[in-house]
Amino acid sequence: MGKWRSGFVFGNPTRLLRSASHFHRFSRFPSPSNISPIFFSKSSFSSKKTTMAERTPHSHSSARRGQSHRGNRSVEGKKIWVKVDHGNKSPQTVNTPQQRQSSPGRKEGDGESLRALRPFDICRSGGVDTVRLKASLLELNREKRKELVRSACMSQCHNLRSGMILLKNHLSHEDQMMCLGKNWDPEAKYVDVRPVDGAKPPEIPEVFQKLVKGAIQASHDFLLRQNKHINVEDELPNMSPDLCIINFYNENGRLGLHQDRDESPQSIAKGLPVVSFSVGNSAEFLYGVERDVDKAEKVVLESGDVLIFGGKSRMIFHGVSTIQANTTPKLLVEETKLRPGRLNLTFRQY
Ligand SMILES: O=C(O)CCC(=O)C(=O)O
Ligand SMILES: [Fe+2]
Repeated sequence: MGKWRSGFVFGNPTRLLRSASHFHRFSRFPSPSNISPIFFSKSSFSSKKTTMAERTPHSHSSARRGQSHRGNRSVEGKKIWVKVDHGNKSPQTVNTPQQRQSSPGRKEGDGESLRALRPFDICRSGGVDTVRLKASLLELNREKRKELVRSACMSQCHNLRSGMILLKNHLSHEDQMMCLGKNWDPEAKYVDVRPVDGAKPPEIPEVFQKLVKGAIQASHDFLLRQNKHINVEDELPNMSPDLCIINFYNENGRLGLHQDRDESPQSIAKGLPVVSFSVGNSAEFLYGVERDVDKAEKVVLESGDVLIFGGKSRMIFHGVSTIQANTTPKLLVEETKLRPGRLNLTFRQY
């Protein structure tokens, strides 16, 4: 089986979930189970229909369980593959696993594997399953009140370990409806153009730069409140994100323990943080100094939380053990039609 895996492309500042169906998202990522890496590209910024594609799992040396870095993370269950559809292709077909096995020499990402994709959209279209999704007025009002109270309060900060800060409830409801992208290819790592179609990823929009910098600043303020003598830059260096990787987890999604080490050696050596936004369902997030699930610490990441790991925690092993069912805020579902699942955005500086 080929080694093609996903790239990610940055998007624009319009609200992600509200406008998600106007973007093309794709990948060829033998990704961790039930996770869809998502791409946005300049060429995606039309109103063409978003397509993603779904595949059944396969065994591949780079998709074994327990590998140590992204792209080599544990795999189990169903994979979701996503591709850009520029609107000029005939409807896509799905190869059965048997068909795929019958052409062993093929690389993922070539014409054949691109055809072996079928549409998937992280947001439901208007009429789909609205009975299940529709929250009562009472529930929505309750969430709106909660949101008002929440935004009036300062977000809670937790110092998980040196260089690892969790900002609970940091992103507002509005912030969680943003749009993004950026290119990463685990084979070529970070590349200027996406190999599959030559699309050049747009820059990270200002609005996201600000959110990321704001989160780092909030962490620094928090650290200083805890200890006014601390050198916050040593503890958690500042960074200017030029990459963002986006994963969509369905409710069975998970991600094996791994380290993020595809960024430049300088970026890693400086401990420039990874800033991770959670939107949608809550997730149980594991982290630890060893790749050992039994020894890992756990923290629940809810919609709106921002987790930052840099400094001494830059090479922390981390992963997602479970996605908690039915935990997306009703208001978000109502306004975005986000499917059950979790959207995770990790901003990094190459
Ligand atoms: O989903 C998460 O919270 C973590 C994602 C992650 O580790 C990654 O994309 O490298
Ligand atoms: Fe990671």
